[in-house]
Amino acid sequence: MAITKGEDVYASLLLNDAYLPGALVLAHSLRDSGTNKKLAILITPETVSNEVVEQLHTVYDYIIPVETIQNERPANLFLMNRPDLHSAFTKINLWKQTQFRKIVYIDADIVAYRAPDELFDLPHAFSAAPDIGWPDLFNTGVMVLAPNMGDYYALLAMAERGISFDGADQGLLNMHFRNTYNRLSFTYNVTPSAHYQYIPAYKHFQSSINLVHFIGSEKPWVQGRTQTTGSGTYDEMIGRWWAVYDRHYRNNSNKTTDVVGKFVKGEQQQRNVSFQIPPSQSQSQSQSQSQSQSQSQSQSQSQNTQNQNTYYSTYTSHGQSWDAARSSPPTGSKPEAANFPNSHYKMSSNTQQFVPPARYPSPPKDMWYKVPEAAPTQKTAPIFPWEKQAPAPTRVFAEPPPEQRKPSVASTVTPASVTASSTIEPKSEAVTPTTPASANAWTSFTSRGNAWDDVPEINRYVDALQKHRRSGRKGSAAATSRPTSPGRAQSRSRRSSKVTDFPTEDDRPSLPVTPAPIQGPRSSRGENARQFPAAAGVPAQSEWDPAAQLEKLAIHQQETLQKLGERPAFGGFAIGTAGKEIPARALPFGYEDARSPTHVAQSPSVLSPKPLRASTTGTNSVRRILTIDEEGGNVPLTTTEKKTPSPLPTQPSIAIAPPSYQGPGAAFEKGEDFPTHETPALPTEEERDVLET
Ligand SMILES: O=c1ccn([C@@H]2O[C@H](COP(=O)(O)OP(=O)(O)O[C@H]3O[C@H](CO)[C@@H](O)[C@H](O)[C@H]3O)[C@@H](O)[C@H]2O)c(=O)[nH]1
Ligand SMILES: [Mn+2]
Repeated sequence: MAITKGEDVYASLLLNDAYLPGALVLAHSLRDSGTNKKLAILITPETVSNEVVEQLHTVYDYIIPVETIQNERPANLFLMNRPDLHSAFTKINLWKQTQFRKIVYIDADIVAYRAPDELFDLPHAFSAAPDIGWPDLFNTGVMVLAPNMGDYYALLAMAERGISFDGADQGLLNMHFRNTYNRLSFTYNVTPSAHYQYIPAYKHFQSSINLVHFIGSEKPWVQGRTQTTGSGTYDEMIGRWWAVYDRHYRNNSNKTTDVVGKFVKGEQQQRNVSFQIPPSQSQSQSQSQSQSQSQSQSQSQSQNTQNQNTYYSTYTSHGQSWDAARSSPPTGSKPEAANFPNSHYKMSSNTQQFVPPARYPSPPKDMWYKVPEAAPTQKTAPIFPWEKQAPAPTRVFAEPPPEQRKPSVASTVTPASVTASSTIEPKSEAVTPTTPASANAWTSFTSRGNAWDDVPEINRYVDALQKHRRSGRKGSAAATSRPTSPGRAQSRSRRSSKVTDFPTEDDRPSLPVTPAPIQGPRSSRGENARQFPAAAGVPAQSEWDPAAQLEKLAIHQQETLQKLGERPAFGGFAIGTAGKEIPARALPFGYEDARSPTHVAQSPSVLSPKPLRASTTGTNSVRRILTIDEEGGNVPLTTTEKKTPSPLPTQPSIAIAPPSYQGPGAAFEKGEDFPTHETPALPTEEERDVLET
């Protein structure tokens, strides 16, 4: 149907198939009311199926495809629990329909009691009735508007930015026409309510009701015929909607009623037609397609949807229309990421081999970093406030060791003074703490005393104290201390109170296992010095004869060995048996007369030194050592040894030559005397000190 320029139309909107019954009932209610105005409906071709479009054609004069305008910031929709209204911004396409002079827009969920043709005569650019939820606002279910691109672009700009307090068209339009809208009577947009004044008002004004609007998600075709709210007024209004529906679609078993019935609760059971998922947007056709194509497609879609699951909700797969926070996704919904953009790349069908270009562009020159020749002299500008207020550094670094630095008292600085006075000046001498490595440091230290060392009262007191202590401990007067500070005029008997004093040998406890120490000369001691009593069981030093003690030890060892020889020992190996004999062995050919330079033949049959036997070689080791050079007669036995009778018969000692280390060596010079009988003793401590220094 061709549009006459400057026409007036009743217009509605259909964003998906689910509102088809509403759109049809609205159109029929207007037609049935006898209006001669044209009926138009805006549809979004991507989300409205062809069979639905076909049904719209039966009532509407104009079916106008428009682009979907979605709210990309649908958060506010959740405030009114209507996420299904994500595409309500599409309504602003009404202002784009400048082919019409005036549009009386009516929502698809409205039933007309009468056709309000008088609204076309309103002089106002925009008129709307108050909203029952917030009467200062107008409800956008019924609007009288003059299309114009100015308002359209203004509304589109707001829509694109998501400016709407309810996330849908009502919030957006109320913000745009806030102060310029012409308020219509509530009778042009009566919305059922349970408000306390509602029933009396309804009773009073019901004869003048023009349009009834079923706001909210529970539409009459969604609730079903049998649904009653218990409210007389609401049921009356619902009844009006069903009256229109029944007038046109009930008891008419034809194709049209079959399609419409799919979207009306209860109607599909009655007709044994399932209530099904609306065809997906991919199946929908754009309006540019020819009518014949649309018809054939809608037929095939109709067949396809016959066996699909029962669908009953305002859910649309176009974007998110269900509240994921409150409910699970509707049955048969598309995957969540179905609307994600995807790219398809075609495999290259080029069969030609890759030929590299003759030359590639050469890399850019002068792309290297020049290391600065000199260190930057400028200090880095401070960035942070604390950098400006930073305290001067106090840390001190050691300078490289000087060639020659003599220790001097002046260079010795206490660490405290270093920290306090020093700077980072590397030439500062005070920063190098050196310790005078003087050889006589100890002497200088010991020469120092305490200030009270010379106070006689203190000395007397300390003496008395120490006397008392030592008399209690040792039973002797404390008079053994040697003066440790030479040149000091002080009592010689007084034990020094200096902490560096080491206890004298008198003060030190002697071990009872060693002979009592030999008393040193008493001449240097004080008069109070006295002889200590000998420890019990410890022999006096004078009674200790080392030779006799050694002889005693040797006898004891001999006896022990004798005992051991009588029984098997050392793991069953009998000592002193023939098992110890080493059998004679012939020397290799040609070496029969060879003799070891140190070999001493004992007997023709024994080539190895005869092992000592406890029973036969009774020679005690000490005695053997002492008599080792018996032939020379150089080692005289001590008187103690001579007195001590040997319990065993002394056998002639084995004639093994003693080691010749005492003899003349390579460095021996003729006529030089050398000690032959003295074992060189280790140097004494004093000698070692002399040697080492
Ligand atoms: O899934 C849908 C949803 C909406 N519509 C169309 O959009 C209109 C608005 O949706 P509706 O469910 O009628 O909204 P209401 O429950 O009426 O909610 C109020 O809030 C809406 C959003 O602001 C306004 O559009 C309404 O006019 C206002 O009455 C409908 O009438 C239809 O024409 C569809 O075609 N399919
Ligand atoms: Mn509505």
